[in-house]
Amino acid sequence: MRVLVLGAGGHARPVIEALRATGAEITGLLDDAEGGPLLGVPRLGPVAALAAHAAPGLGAVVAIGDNATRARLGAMCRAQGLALPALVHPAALVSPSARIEEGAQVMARAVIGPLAAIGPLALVNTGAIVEHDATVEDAAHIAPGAVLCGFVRIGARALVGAGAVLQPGVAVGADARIAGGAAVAAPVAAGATVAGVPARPI
Ligand SMILES: CC(=O)SCCNC(=O)CCNC(=O)[C@H](O)C(C)(C)COP(=O)(O)OP(=O)(O)OC[C@H]1O[C@@H](n2cnc3c(N)ncnc32)[C@H](O)[C@@H]1OP(=O)(O)O
Repeated sequence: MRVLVLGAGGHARPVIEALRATGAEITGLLDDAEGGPLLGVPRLGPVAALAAHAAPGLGAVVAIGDNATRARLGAMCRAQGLALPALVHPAALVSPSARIEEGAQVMARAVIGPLAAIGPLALVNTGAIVEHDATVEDAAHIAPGAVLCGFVRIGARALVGAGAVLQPGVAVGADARIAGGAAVAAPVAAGATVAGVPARPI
């Protein structure tokens, strides 16, 4: 697989290493900030130069932690005809019955249980657990070490902070934010921010 990486910030580092672990060939990075190579990958220019670098057979990986930006750049890649391959670190454990959609990223030591669904451009970060039958919708982010128990549903672009724990079946609305370390036992409304144990709106 040959891919272009969009983004050269914090999340680009583990993405580059995960891509290398899968054996992918990285042709370069696009980022609006100027700078030199990152982890040996050359910087080819700003994101606006995407069209100039798109080529048949080339895929794109959007290595940006911010959910709305990852969704926007993913749409830009699709519009340029670039494939958005899912990235699954070889050290992740993914059930054969789980569904991983285009552009989704499952990082090292993450666990995806039976019949779970990881939506387009969603990010399941290092060591996070998405239990059986849980759903992570488009461009949501499950941060490192978070646990989604069975049948949990995370709305599009929502953020589940590092180490948060969501009880079985809890539903979280689109664009909601769950603070790191929160224990979520009740539904979270779209756009809400909750924190604490038990989690309450802040
Ligand atoms: C590889 C990686 O690093 S991936 C990174 C993944 N990112 C994360 O896990 C971070 C998740 N984000 C958070 O937890 C953030 O604190 C958020 C989204 C919940 C809130 O962020 P902001 O809107 O910027 O809120 P802010 O930091 O101003 O805090 C608002 C209030 O919530 C409190 N608060 C913030 N985080 C937490 C938390 N984890 N638990 C309890 N209270 C918290 C703050 O102390 C503050 O309280 P105050 O009003 O009494 O002073």
